[in-house]
Amino acid sequence: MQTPAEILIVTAVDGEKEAVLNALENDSRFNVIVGGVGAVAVAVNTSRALTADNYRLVICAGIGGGFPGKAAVGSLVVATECVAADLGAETPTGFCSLDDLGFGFASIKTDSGIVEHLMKALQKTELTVHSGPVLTVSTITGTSGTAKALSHRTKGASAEAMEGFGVGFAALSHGVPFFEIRAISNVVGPRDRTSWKVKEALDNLGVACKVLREVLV
Ligand SMILES: O=C(O)c1cccc(C(=O)CC[C@H]2O[C@@H](n3cnc4c(=O)[nH]cnc43)[C@H](O)[C@@H]2O)c1
Repeated sequence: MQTPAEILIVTAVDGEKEAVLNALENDSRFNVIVGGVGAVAVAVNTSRALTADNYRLVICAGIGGGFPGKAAVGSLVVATECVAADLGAETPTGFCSLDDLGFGFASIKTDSGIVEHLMKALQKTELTVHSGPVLTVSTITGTSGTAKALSHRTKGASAEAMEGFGVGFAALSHGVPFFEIRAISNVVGPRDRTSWKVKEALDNLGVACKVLREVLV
């Protein structure tokens, strides 16, 4: 009988899942699922997977945008926290997060022990690696004004994607440690889809997943 997987990896789309699976080389400790694009889809699908089977760790993995001056295209970002950056209210004096409004929380800390351990191992690769807050947004940022507003809202914001907070919320509610890793495919700012380096980012995500296999023993 095959031993059940211990680590759940959630991607948004098939291309990301393929990159992760290729790097993992059928390592039976990992189960990789496509959770869908956006925090709601991944939260539902992560929660379903965690209800069906026991896992000791959940990882949100994919490509993402890097904030200018924080994470360049081709680098990796490991999240210290996942911030639901547009969950709240706009007011005449600025943005109010869910925490400010008293309706809950908009930030989930990742597992600091695992993140530190992984960062040390990733720093031994040829890739540039950063750790810092990764924002979860519902709308991909398309102007430098929004990029500035978001980085002002969250100190140290390093990357932006669309799923981390949803995966993290499901992991937290099931009491399972969690982190997010993003391979940077584009700059957060004025939209230019033709400039996205998706293949390079997926290759780098693969390098990171090979390291994951070695460190998560
Ligand atoms: O076009 C492709 O071949 C392709 C292959 C794999 C993935 C994609 C995606 O577009 C994935 C969507 C996914 O990407 C994240 N993402 C990437 N950059 C950003 C960004 O600047 N802001 C927000 N999200 C970003 C996001 O998590 C999406 O789910 C395409």
